[in-house]
Amino acid sequence: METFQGSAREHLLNVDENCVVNGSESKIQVKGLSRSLDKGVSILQNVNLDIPRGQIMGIIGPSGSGKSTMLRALNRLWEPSSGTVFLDGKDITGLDVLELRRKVGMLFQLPVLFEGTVADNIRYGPQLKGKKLRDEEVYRLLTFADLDASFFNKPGSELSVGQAQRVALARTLANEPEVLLLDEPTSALDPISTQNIEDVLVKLKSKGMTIVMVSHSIKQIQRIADVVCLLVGGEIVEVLNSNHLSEANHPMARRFLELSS
Ligand SMILES: Nc1ncnc2c1ncn2[C@@H]1O[C@H](COP(=O)(O)OP(=O)(O)OP(=O)(O)O)[C@@H](O)[C@H]1O
Repeated sequence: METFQGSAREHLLNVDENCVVNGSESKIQVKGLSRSLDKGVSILQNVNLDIPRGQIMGIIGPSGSGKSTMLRALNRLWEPSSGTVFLDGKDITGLDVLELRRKVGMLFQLPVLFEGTVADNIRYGPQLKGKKLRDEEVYRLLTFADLDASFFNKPGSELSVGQAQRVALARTLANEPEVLLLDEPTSALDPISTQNIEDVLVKLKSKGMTIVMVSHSIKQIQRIADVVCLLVGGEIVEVLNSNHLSEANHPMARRFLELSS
């Protein structure tokens, strides 16, 4: 397959040779990342990507194009066949994996809460490090995730999917991550819950967090992402500013965007 990495870089506004994207340095750099399955089937091919610090990057592309696979490489939920991921310039394989996953938190499509109350869930991560969050800190995280105080003692099993997703977000934030990876975090949610999550993400960005979000919703990407990466067949074919999506060059990317909008 022809690689469009060159044109992808040209499409990024204000990228220089030091990987400064939109005036922002890279928080994460992906270099030459590939993944093949045992049978030799290639899922990701030589992916190179700069994820700008303090911005929201949307990852879009057809089903099976490798979006989740790429996202999971960023906090070592799998190890690549070749290539390296750098966090703040450091090879992530040199970091303690649990520490990495604190720094680079992840939220999945369907939230899975642990047994116990909402507060138990939020306290879980810090507790593993021997820190007990005070009630005020739990309330602060609840408020941040747009949940009122009445959720504090609710059993996790009694929540709607939208509420559980916000608890999962608060639980991830309790680890004070620097990067948030989101794999279709709102695809199971109604429009109001979706908007609640989007509002929280925008708030997090304003506090300097770097966010990478896989989404099938082009409209969502246009609403909240700064930069968009398009994956097709395990390759990055375009990286664009989100308000320049209509300028995508790659024919598959154009078709995908036409059908999705
Ligand atoms: N553990 C695995 N074993 C076999 N094949 C896998 C495995 N993980 C992923 N794949 C394959 O790799 C390809 C990319 O999968 P991935 O989940 O990353 O795609 P995606 O773009 O996130 O798809 P979707 O939008 O449907 O979630 C798919 O063809 C998938 O079937």
